[in-house]
Amino acid sequence: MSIQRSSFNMSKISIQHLNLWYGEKHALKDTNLEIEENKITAFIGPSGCGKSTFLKTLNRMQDYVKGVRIEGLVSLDGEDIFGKGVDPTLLRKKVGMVFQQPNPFPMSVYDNVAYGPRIHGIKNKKKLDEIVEKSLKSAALYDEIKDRLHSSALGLSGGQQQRLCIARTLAVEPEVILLDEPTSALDPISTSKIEDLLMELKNKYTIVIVTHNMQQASRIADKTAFFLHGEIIEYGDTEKIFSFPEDKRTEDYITGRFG
Ligand SMILES: Nc1ncnc2c1ncn2[C@@H]1O[C@H](COP(=O)(O)OP(=O)(O)OP(=O)(O)O)[C@@H](O)[C@H]1O
Repeated sequence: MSIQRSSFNMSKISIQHLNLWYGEKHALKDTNLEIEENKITAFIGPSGCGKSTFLKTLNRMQDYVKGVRIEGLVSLDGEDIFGKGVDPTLLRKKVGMVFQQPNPFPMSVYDNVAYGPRIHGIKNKKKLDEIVEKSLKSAALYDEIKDRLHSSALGLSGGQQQRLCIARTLAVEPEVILLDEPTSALDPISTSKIEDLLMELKNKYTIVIVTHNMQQASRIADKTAFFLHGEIIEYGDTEKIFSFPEDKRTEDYITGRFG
């Protein structure tokens, strides 16, 4: 594996010849991508083109879907995520995920954030207090809700709930954060807060975001991949993809001619 490792130097996650089938449906077709560390990578493309499927493969969420068949290589820091010795739970600790709809657990704000660390064996109250405070601060939520730590998370606004979900992800100290349309259910102010937060978090984490919002991709992403019919048509610096796309299909999509 040493030869492969050296070629992965620049990327946090390397995807090579990844194919995925849902039963007979060929949803990802020989996709290749190098996801760079401490950058925001956006996946764009019309509905049903495979963005979420690709994203979920990166932390083996597809393990839960019946009838899925995967071929190809996905490696995190040079290690095959489908390798024999890999524990999917530990993989998901390293590669956390935030979904489209904020999905806090029906429990207090505190317990939501402490949930992951507790599962991973942290019982000490002082240590948990520290983790909860640090995670909420990192998710730019602490000041707004520090007096409501023991109230139900379901009482927070949608935007606050989504930042809580980000805090919950941060609490287990991931290296990569995957976000599947994290702002599509939010108002513009909450959206802008999450975007600012992601720009801040990329200094410590590698971030991958699926978005239907072109402005959002161009505002926050360093790199953009354009998906179409299960293929990655074009990938590169966001500025270049939006200003000088090389493929006519990318150009048609970003200029709103289809999709
Ligand atoms: N669990 C599943 N079983 C069967 N087919 C699926 C499953 N999940 C997704 N698909 C199909 O795979 C293709 C890719 O879906 P996917 O959700 O990855 O697209 P997407 O680009 O994320 O779409 P959207 O932007 O609408 O969320 C679609 O044709 C979809 O119907």
